[in-house]
This record gives sequence, C-alpha cells and structure tokens, in this order.
Amino acid sequence: MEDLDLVVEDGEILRIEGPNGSGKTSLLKILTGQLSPTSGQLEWHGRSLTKALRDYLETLLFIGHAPGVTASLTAKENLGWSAALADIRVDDDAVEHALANVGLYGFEDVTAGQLSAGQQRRIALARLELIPRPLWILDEPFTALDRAGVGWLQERILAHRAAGGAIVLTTHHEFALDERVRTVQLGVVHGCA
Ligand SMILES: Nc1ncnc2c1ncn2[C@@H]1O[C@H](COP(=O)(O)OP(=O)(O)OP(=O)(O)O)[C@@H](O)[C@H]1O
Repeated sequence: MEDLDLVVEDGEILRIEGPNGSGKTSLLKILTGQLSPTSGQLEWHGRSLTKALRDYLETLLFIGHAPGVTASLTAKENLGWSAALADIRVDDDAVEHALANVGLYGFEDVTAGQLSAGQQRRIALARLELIPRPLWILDEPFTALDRAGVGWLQERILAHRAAGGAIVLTTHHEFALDERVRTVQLGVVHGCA
C-alpha cells in the first residue's frame, strides 16, 4: 500500500476493494491495531492511535475473515464469550434474542462445530446485534451467507449508518447498499485477469 490517505466519519460506509492479495485484510489489521504500518500514521479523534489504542478499541467491533467461533462451544456460549470479551454484561434472553435475529432460533444449544459455514458466520454476525459499538470493521462479512442472510446484513449495515455508526468493510460480493458508500481501491496484483 502506498499513498493511502483516508478518513472515516460517523455515519459513513467505507468499502475497501481490490483483487486477491492486494492488502485488504492487511489494511483492516492495521485499522484494528493488530498490525503496525511500516510507515505513515493513524489517528483517532485527532490522537495518535498508538496512544489512544485502548479507548479506540472500546469503540470498535471487528469481525474477521474467519468467523472466529469455537467449534466445541454452543452458539449461545460462543456469543456469550464474545460479549464477555467485549466487557458487555448480557443475560441469556439477550443472547437468545440476538441469535434469533440472525436466524439461529432453535440452534442456540448446538455446538458451532456441528453448524454449517453460513450458520457459523451468523454466530459471528450476531455480535452486531449484541455488542453496541459505533465503529464496525468487517472483513468479507457476506462470505457463506445465503440470499436471506445477505439481505439481512445489508439492512443491518444501512441501519447502523442511519444511527450514526461507521462501517469499514471488504467484500468481493456485489451488494446493494447505495451510492453513498465510499470506495477505496487498493493496488492491482498481476496474474490471472
Ligand atoms: N502474515 C503475513 N506475513 C507475510 N506476508 C503476509 C502476511 N499476511 C499477508 N501477507 C502478504 O500481504 C499480501 C496481502 O494479503 P491480504 O490478506 O491483506 O490480501 P487481501 O487483499 O485481503 O486478499 P484476499 O482478497 O485474497 O483476501 C499477501 O499477498 C501476502 O503477500
């Protein structure tokens, strides 16, 4: 990545585009504090991200390329752990409600390893329902979702923006958000066209 200069405002969707290997996931790792850039700087509310990292991470909800669920835990346990790691106190009803909202009613007590790829992705996405954070950073969130799941996620993203939230995402999927989605194009990787 070179000459990358971007600002993400409240109430904005920023889509990172680029071919395989162009650095989309690496950029998201930099934006989530998991990787340090070799040069350049990141700021959050005018403060250097290095200094503001703790405060920044409390505003952030990151869902990575892999669903990040533990196969041996049930859907409910996975989501409960996610909430605990985010320091959010939730009761069983809230967890079950979030799972129902992502279409996992009746699967609450099934271990994630026994669920399909799309259902595991839905457990991860249930964090969006349960953990209130203004900034969402989502790496390929549409992966493995069926048409209904894609529709739900599109609506959820638009609702988050309408509520003043910000979303940074990567996706290879064509999706129907709207013309107000800003796009950053990362470099071309040579190879198959
Ligand atoms: N852990 C790593 N160590 C060394 N190089 C890495 C590492 N992770 C990624 N890279 C390099 O960075 C490049 C960009 O990888 P990245 O995962 O950011 O691409 P991407 O745009 O997200 O790709 P895709 O569309 O396939 O998900 C890779 O081709 C690889 O050369």
